[in-house]
Parts: sequence; structure tokens; C-alpha cells
Amino acid sequence: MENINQNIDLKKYFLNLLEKSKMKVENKKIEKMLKFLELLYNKNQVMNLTAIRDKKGMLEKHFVDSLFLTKVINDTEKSFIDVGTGAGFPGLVLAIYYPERNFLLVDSVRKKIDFINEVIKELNLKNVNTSFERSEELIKNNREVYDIALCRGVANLRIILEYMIPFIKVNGRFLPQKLNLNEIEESKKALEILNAKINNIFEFKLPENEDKRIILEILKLKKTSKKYPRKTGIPAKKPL
Ligand SMILES: C[S@@+](CC[C@H](N)C(=O)[O-])C[C@H]1O[C@@H](n2cnc3c(N)ncnc32)[C@H](O)[C@@H]1O
Repeated sequence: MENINQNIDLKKYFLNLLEKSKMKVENKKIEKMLKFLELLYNKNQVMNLTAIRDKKGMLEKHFVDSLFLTKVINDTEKSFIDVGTGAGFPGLVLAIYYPERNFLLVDSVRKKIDFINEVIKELNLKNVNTSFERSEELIKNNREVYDIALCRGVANLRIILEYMIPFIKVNGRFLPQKLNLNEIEESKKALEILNAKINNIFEFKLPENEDKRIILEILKLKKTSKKYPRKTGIPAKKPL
């Protein structure tokens, strides 16, 4: 009985966070997200998947924060890649939200991808593929094929630009999530080399703790030279 009441409270809490953020999510998707939350919470007891250890914190800082992207993503954008997805943020939440669109979730740590594969199986998701290759390796067969690239909490902007811009089509968008605008100035050279520009900056506030969250809209203007990304490890060691 106690468990059922806790689940009802949690659902109410999630719906309230969404309402405060002016977002609507269909009930069957909410149920899937709550199931994902349960799996994450349980796995996090035995394996370090996220530093946020309570369910309400996870709902706000992982689920709602991932869903902010739905305010920026257009109907025409159908293929997505999320590099450094960790426990599935933002990519797995968006894959639940957009069951008709295709997602590739990537993380170089195999046990994280093992967890994501378990969630995919439990939730019976048909629109998600996974890879535990590093992005600099994975690019070989995936150059310029995605409409949207996603990346949250992985590295400095100038580093992730080199990882991500090569994956997207010309006129595709990279939508990195950041906590502030500090990295923009030092990323100017990387943007120029990779033929990309910052087109827009979207600001959000987490509904409960009111911390600021940023989504950068980066547009790919022309094809990327095959020189990029450089060999594995170099983008992080010697950023553009
Ligand atoms: C701090 S976690 C962020 C996880 C998740 N995106 C989130 O926001 O909760 C960063 C993840 O990026 C992965 N990562 C870093 N560089 C990578 C690369 N070049 N290719 C694939 N994964 C990478 C790490 O293994 C780690 O799991």
C-alpha cells in the first residue's frame, strides 16, 4: 500500500513540475518515464549512474531538464544522436517522448550502455539504438546523417563541437545543454573551423529549485572537413 501511495505522489510531483514548466506529456509517456526512473533509482544503489540520488531530484534535474529540449525541437527533425548519454539524458527521455523518431544513444562506458539496453527492453522501445564506441570512432560510419545532435554534461563547448558537428547534416542543429554562457567566447575558433554558428540561445529555469538552464542552438552551415574530429583523445587534449 505504502509503495502505491509513494508512486501516486511521485506522479503528481512530476505532473506538477511539468505544469510549472508549461509542458504537457501524454499519460502513457509519463508512465514510461516513471518506470525508467524506477529502474534508474534501483540501479543507482549498486552502480554509480548519477550523483542525484533521490527520485524527486532526478525528475527535476534529469527528466524535466531533458524535456526542455522539446520546446526547441521541430516536427521535421527525425533523427537524433546523443553522445555521452550516461544513464540516458537527454536522449532516452526524448526517445520516450518521440516514439516515431530515431535515436542513437552513445557512451564510451559499456556498463552505462548495458543499463540503457535494459531500460529499452523493459519499456519495449523500438526507436532507439545504442553504441559504446567513443564518438571519435563512431563517426567513421555516421558522418553527416543526423538532423539533431545532443550532448549534456560531457565536456567544454569547444571540445563537444568537434565531436558533434561532423555527425549532423548541413543545416542540421546541435543543441548542447549548458549551465551558463561562459564557454561561448573561447569556442569561436572551433565554430569557424567546423563551419557552424550559434543561431540562438534559449534560457530555462528548473521549476522547483529555479536554477538556470541553457540550450544553445548551433547551426551547421557547410560540410565538415574529414580532418575532424581528430584522432581519439586529441579533441579533449588539444581543443580547437
Ligand atoms: C557526466 S556524464 C553525463 C551524462 C548525461 N549526458 C547527463 O547529462 O546526465 C558524461 C558522459 O560522457 C561520456 N563520454 C565522454 N566523452 C565521450 C566520447 N568522446 N564518446 C562517448 N562518450 C563520451 C562519459 O563516459 C560519461 O558517461
